[in-house]
Amino acid sequence: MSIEPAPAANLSEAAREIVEVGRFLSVRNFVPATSGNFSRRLDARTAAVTRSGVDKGELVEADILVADIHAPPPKGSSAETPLHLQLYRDRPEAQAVLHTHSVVAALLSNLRLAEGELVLQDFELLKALGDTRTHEAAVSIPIFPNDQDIPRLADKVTAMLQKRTDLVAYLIAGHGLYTWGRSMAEARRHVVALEHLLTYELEKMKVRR
Ligand SMILES: CSCCC(=O)C(=O)COP(=O)(O)O
Ligand SMILES: [Zn+2]
Repeated sequence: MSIEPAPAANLSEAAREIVEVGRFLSVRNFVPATSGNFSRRLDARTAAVTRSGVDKGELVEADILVADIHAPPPKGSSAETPLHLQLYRDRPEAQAVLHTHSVVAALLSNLRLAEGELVLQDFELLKALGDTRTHEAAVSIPIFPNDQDIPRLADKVTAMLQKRTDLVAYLIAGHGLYTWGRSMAEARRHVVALEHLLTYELEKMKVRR
């Protein structure tokens, strides 16, 4: 049975969810300094996104801006807004997008970039990802090289999303994690589960050395 998508939010609900998730992720050290950015779909055409350059654990409602998903990002919005808007265009079911910069996401994506993806398998926690129903499922997390040209990176991610309908997340090497969900709660669950799954992978690499 699949989870029903959460209905689109009004701006004040979306802002409240974004402020809350920022605090939740910040206290867990997933968005150090001013890193990370978040968004919440408002309707078929618009999404609420975080302002650029602010501490994402200290967001206030005024730090949440409205973007048209088919137009250039609003002034002052996250430098990575194109990566959020692209997900709302390519994944109509996506209601929230979260980008984090944890130690394990930056490090493991750097170490495994040459493989182009991480394949997660044989962990019970995989069942926290999307509609995954068994630890035996192979969940692929693509790894893209980091790029300061965000529209160029967004084009590469779009090509992958259009080819691979199974994805729940991707990594940018030495940078961080992008994941999304059919509600803010699902996107947050993906961040937490992936943090653990990436840590398992890093620990496995140490054991194998
Ligand atoms: C200080 S982290 C560098 C920028 C970045 O990768 C990030 O996630 C935060 O960018 P924003 O423009 O959303 O603040
Ligand atoms: Zn970033």
